[in-house]
Amino acid sequence: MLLTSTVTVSRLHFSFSSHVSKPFEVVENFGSSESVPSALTASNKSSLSVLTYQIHKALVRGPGHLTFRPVHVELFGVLERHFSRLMSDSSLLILALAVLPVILFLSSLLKPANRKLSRIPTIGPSAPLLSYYGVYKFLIHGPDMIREGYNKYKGSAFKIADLNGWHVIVSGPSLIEELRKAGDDQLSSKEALNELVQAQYTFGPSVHDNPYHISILRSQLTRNLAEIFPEVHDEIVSSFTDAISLTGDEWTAVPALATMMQVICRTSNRIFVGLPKCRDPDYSALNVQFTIDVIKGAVTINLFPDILKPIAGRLFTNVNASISRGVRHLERMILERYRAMEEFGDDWPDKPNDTLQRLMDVAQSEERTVRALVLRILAANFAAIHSSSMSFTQALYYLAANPEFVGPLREEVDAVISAEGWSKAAMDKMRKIDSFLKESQRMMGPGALSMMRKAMRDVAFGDGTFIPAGTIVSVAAMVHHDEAAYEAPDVFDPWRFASMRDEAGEGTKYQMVSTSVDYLVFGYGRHACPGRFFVVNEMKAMLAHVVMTYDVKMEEEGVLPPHSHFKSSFVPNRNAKVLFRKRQE
Ligand code: HEM
Repeated sequence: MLLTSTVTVSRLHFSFSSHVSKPFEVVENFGSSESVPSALTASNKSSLSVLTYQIHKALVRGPGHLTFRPVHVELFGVLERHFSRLMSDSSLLILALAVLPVILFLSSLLKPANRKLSRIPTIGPSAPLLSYYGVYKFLIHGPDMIREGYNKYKGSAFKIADLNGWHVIVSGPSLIEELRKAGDDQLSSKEALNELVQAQYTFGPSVHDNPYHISILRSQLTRNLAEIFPEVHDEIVSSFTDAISLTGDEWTAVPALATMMQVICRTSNRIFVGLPKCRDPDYSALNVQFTIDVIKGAVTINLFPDILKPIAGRLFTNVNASISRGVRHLERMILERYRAMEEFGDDWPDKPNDTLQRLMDVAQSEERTVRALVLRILAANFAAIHSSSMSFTQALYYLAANPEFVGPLREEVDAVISAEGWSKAAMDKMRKIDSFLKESQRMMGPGALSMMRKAMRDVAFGDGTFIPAGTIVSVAAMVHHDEAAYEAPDVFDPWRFASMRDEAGEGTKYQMVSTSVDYLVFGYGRHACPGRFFVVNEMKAMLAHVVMTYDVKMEEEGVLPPHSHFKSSFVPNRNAKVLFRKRQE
């Protein structure tokens, strides 16, 4: 019998056609009810069963070793949604789903690296065929599996079957330190990210081979924060005002994630390309969409074996179309700036102080073309927008579900702003605001893994853990929920880090931008997120603005909207609305 099922689970939406006779009965054999995320409602649980069965059909029974790779972890939500669309939209993908898994499965059996990993314990089934069930489990129960591995093998390594091979996960200070110290020729962050986003096909070889925009972002968004703060603040205020229209003292329901995405996109682009372009709705839409397109392209390309990836890259990416759309927005500005550079040299009155200008100042040869510069701006947006929007939305949910936290935050912001005005220095003094955001990321940060690396050659850790070349290695971020590191780790305590700062008697160790073996939201070590100084400053200004300007509460008062997860990543609720009204007290 041909069944066509359309399944909605929380924010997942999958649609497949399958030749199955009893889809709903079979699935119940696959997982215990405890493994269904507790955040899902009873009605969603039955949908989840359908979904798991369908994914099982598509990915496991295939039998498949589909390659759709992790992760700039915070992007899984985008990935999750678009994977589903791809699956339903494209007949070529259906063909790929039918044929490629077999090829990939056979080729994976021959991979010597997989045999060399046999000494590392496995979470989930490890026998050759059953490991495909492990992949399916990881898709649906990723954080649970990582928690299980962390609890059993804390301080050492375990592995999990991932879509294109074994993923080794380490934990504990000494392995994390070893991973942090390893050179890029041993464990490469760039190659792990390139594999995740298939950068040579989605962004093109220039970004893959020469990510010079990362050092520009690192320096601009670290050293200039005080200088750019007035613009950041101005854009936050005006984008909140535009996005949330209030009538009198009435409550207004606002879709939180979409609205925060608008605010973050405008604010980030105020720094990337300046006014008035950052306020152009089509330009904003392009930047939000571009990330989705890259992930969509990467997902699709990863479905193909290496040998077919160049063809898939040509068929399934529309990055060129995005660049052309970006050119329509930025070409005139870039050409005018080149004219000014020619006329005045390195400096002139009113020389823009934005990322685009910094790129133009250092770009060499073919990187100087309009298209190449547009691509770098799109790449900056790719790194910045979705991760920041998801993080801030989660913090907003914690605030709106617990309005009793607003008072102490207001008190702090009031005191600091009266003394300092709105400035970077003022943000530095807001310990409660910092602590609130940091705690919300500790509880529900981008995901259960961090510091993803690809082994460029065989690597052995000090405890004997052997990682063959080509393997992906990450750190379990489960330490965020470990009582050895945090008292009452499953309680949201907004002032946790502020108190730790007060007790430690010094200012920096427990602030949000600081990374450590116990706080991995931004990674740790020399590849730790270079945008974190900017984004923390931006989110602090946003939270301070919210508490000073509005009252907030959840539509369903006091209830934190359930998040979803996919593989190892956490995604804040995409549909929940937060109620805003003009501040009453
Ligand atoms: C709350 C928001 C953000 C979170 C949670 C986040 C998290 C991360 C994480 C976990 C990494 C990998 C670190 C590692 O492998 O050790 C990373 C890398 C990176 N992030 Fe972010 N990020 C955020 C915002 C931003 C922003 C706003 C920008 C730029 C404007 C940015 C630019 C980058 C870049 C360029 C890298 C790659 C660094 C490298 O490979 O050396 N991120 N981020």
